[in-house]
Amino acid sequence: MKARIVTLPGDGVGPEVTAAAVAVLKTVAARYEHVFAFEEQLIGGIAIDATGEPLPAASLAACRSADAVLLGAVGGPKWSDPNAPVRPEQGLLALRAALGVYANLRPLQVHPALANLSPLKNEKLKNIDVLFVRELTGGAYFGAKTRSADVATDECRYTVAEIERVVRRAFELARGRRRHVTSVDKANVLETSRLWRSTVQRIAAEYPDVKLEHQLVDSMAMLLLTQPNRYDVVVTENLFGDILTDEAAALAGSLGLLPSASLGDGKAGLYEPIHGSAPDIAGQGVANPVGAILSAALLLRHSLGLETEAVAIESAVEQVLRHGPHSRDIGGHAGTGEVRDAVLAAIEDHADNAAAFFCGARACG
Ligand SMILES: NC(=O)C1=CN([C@@H]2O[C@H](COP(=O)(O)OP(=O)(O)OC[C@H]3O[C@@H](n4cnc5c(N)ncnc54)[C@H](O)[C@@H]3O)[C@@H](O)[C@H]2O)C=CC1
Ligand SMILES: CC(C)CC(=O)C(=O)O
Ligand SMILES: [Mg+2]
Repeated sequence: MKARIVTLPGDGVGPEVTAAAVAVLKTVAARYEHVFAFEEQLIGGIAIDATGEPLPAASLAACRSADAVLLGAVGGPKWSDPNAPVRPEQGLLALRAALGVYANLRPLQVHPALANLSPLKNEKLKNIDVLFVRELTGGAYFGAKTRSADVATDECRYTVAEIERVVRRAFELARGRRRHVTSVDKANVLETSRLWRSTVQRIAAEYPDVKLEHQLVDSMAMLLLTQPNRYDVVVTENLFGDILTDEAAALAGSLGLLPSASLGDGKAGLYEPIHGSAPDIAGQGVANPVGAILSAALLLRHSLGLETEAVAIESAVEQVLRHGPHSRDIGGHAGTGEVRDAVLAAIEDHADNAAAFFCGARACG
C-alpha cells in the first residue's frame, strides 16, 4: 500500500526517538512491499525558533492531508520561561484540536523481563493489560485561561457530545478485550465530573455486555499501584488521563516504553510516545526509542490497517525487551541506535520466520 506519513520530531529527545521509529517503518515498508512517503515538518520549540509559531501553518496543512502523523515530543527549558508569550506545548495542543483526535489510546503492559525495574513487588505485576482511553481535546488544557498579577484561572469545560464520543470509543474497544470499563472522575467535587459520570452511565446502557465501574481519580491513583491487574479499559478526562498514564508507565519500568495513538472519527491519526522531550538526557543518544517504535506499530494498525506489520514490530520489541540490548532507563547500557538496530534485526527475523512458515505450510521450495 501507499501512505503519506508526516513526521514532527520536535524537541529534546523527540528527533532521536522519531528517527528510530522512522527507520522501523522504512524496514517494514521494504520487507512487506509498501511505499511510505515521509515528510518532516516543524513543531514545538524548534518551530518557534524558526518561525515564531509552535505550529506553523505549513506543518498543520501537511498533517491535515497525511494518512498519519508521527510525533516525537515538544518543549524544554529554552522555551519554559513562565512569561514567554508562546510555548512549544501550545503547538501540540493546537495540532490535537485541529486534527480532531479526541481519543488518546495508551496501552500498558508489563514485560516480565523488566518486572524488577518496577517499584512494585513482582507478584503485583502479573497479568497487567490496561488500555487507557484519555479524552484529548477538551477539559482544562483547552479551557479559557486568565491571568492577572495575583490570580490565575484555567476553565475546565466539557460538553455532553465531547464526553459521549470518547466514552463510546472506550466501550467499543472494551468489546474487543475483556469487556470491562472503568470510568475515572472526581464526581464528588467537580461539576464536569458529574456531567461525565451521568453521560457514561447513559452510554453504558447501550453496552449491556460490558461491565462498568466508576472510580474517583484520587483513589484510582492508589489502586493503579495496589491492584493494577484489575483493570481492562480505563476511560477518563484529559488532565486525569495525562497524570495517571505517567504513573502507569512506572509499572512498566520506564516512561520511555509507552506508546500512544490519538484518534478521531476518520482513519488518520496522531502517534507519539507518551513521554516528553526529556531535556535531562537529550542529545546524548541514550533515549529509549521503544515508546516511539511501538507508536509506529499503532500507526500501522489504526491508520493503515496493517495488522500483520504492526504485530511484526510488537514481536520484535518483545524480543528485544526479553533479550536486550536495553537502554539506560531500563537498566542497560545500550544507546538509542543500538536498540533501534536490534529491533530492525528482529523484524527481519520475524518476517523470515513467517515466510518460512508460509512456505512450509504450502510445501513451496
Ligand atoms: N507529548 C509531549 O510532547 C510532551 C512534552 N512534555 C514536555 O517535555 C518537557 C520535559 O518534561 P518532563 O516533565 O521532564 O517529562 P519527560 O517525559 O520529558 O521526562 C521525565 C523523565 O523521564 C525520562 N524519559 C522520558 N522519556 C524517556 C525516554 N524515551 N528514554 C529514557 N528516559 C526517558 C526523562 O529522562 C526524565 O527523567 C517539558 O517541556 C514538557 O512540557 C512533557 C510531556 C509530554
Ligand atoms: C501538551 C502535553 C505536553 C501534555 C502531556 O503531557 C501529554 O500529552 O502527555
Ligand atoms: Mg503527559
